[in-house]
Amino acid sequence: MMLNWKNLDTLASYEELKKVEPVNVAEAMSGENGAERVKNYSIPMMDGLTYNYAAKAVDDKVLAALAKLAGEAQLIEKYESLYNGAVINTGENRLVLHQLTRGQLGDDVVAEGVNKREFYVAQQQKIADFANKVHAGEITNAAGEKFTTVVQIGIGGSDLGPRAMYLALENWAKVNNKFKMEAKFISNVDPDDAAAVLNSIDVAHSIFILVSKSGTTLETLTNESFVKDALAKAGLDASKHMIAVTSETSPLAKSDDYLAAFFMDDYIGGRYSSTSAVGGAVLSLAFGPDVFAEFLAGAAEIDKAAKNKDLLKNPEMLDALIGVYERNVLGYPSTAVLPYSQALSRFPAHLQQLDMESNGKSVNRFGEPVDYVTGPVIFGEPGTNGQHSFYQLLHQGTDIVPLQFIGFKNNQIGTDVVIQDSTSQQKLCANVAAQIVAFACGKEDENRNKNFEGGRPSSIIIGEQLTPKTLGALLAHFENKVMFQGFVWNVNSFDQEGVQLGKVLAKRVLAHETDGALKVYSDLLNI
Ligand SMILES: O=P(O)(O)OC[C@H]1O[C@H](O)[C@H](O)[C@@H](O)[C@@H]1O
Repeated sequence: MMLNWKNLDTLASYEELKKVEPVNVAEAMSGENGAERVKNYSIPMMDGLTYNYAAKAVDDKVLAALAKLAGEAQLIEKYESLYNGAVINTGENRLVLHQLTRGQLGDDVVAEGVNKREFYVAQQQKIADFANKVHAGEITNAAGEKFTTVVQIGIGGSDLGPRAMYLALENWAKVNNKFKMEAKFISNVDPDDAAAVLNSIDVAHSIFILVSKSGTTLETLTNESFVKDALAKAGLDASKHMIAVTSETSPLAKSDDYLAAFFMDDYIGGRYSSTSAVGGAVLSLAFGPDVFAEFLAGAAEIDKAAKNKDLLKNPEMLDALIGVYERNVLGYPSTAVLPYSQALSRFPAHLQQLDMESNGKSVNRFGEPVDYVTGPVIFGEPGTNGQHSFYQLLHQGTDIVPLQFIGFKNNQIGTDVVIQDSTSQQKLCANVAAQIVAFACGKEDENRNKNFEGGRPSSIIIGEQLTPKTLGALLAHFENKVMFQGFVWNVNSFDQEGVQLGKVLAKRVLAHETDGALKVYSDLLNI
């Protein structure tokens, strides 16, 4: 099928969407109407996860218009083209294959004579074999002692996703007897980041994973040297304590400085790489290859569900289109992801890179400026902590910020306490339910300072428990949402030219080749 890579403002269905009567969320969510909406506007995802969009500013007319937009924008056909190996990343002239690391959705994809699914599975197997040998004490330090700690050295997509996934499963692993090694992460070039981690571990029993797709990222290479110095000072041979994860075309790929090297390729973007070796090495060492496999299985199920052409049976596509409606028709400039789960403490940080580095673009996939807004600002914190931080603005600010909640019926560790007739988990869940209704319905008060307008839209993904499988599902849900939104905005969601200028100027500062303001700033900062 011929794909129409057209700008959003050229689509007839977009013009129609703009004419649909907006929904009054406060009214829609009040009384029995509200109760019925919450029961009906819900889509099962997998393993007990459901996507509930009752508190979003949609009704049958809006949903019908969004479905027409999905069709005219050929979202499913474009997704199919992507997973069948088309050059979707126009900025770098590359395929986009992160879904292929967790399952095959369509045809075999062969690039440079290599079946890519087989390549990714082979890397997963190599990592599993390596991790099993480390856990069994067959791979040890030079003194023949087992490694107890794994430290990932990486930044951006080589840190944010893997770190968020590790933190999301650390306690689950501990109570399910899957906790093999503690993982730590060094990412910032700030020397205190590496120093603090090195001071907190026993380097003699630590294995370091150098993760850099390009193999050229200054922060990561600097931190590698930082760690090598520490190993040398401890009288240790760094090559016996380091492994590498990189693309086969990177300078690191050929180096023999490492115990082992595992590969990703240029078709996996950093922010989409948690299910590649970038996340696979640290998660398999920390929790075992079987846990990483479960994580992949959850993501694979969502990838499959995202193929559904029926908008109301495709939570990823629906979430994407509601986000476009909120951004381009209702005019909301940002959105917040609020996981009511302390284990997901760094998930919003990962989504900031995933979403804003993908769709924070002002030209379309052909390099032509677009005349409409694209990717929103993303932020978020776990609940209930966020309630004590920025919810004032969310409830009574001058901007409406659409919200995406995540909540689980059960915690991971299983320890709880009953205070004032409820458990902490019940209090956590009571707060997220209350917040959804408070945002949607508000509260009238003659004292304007105590008045809540309501009309603040939100969705919630509800699950039984955060497990490797439901975590994989959540990751894929947001990855596919971002992909579909990029298709609607007709931008290339898979390159990141916007991060290059800062790096170039930083290099000039370090080479003392500056003038004007940059020179004065350099002097002020004693560089
Ligand atoms: O994995 P690396 O090649 O070291 O890149 C690490 C990060 O830096 C780049 O600047 C990009 O912003 C990210 O998309 C990438 O994940």
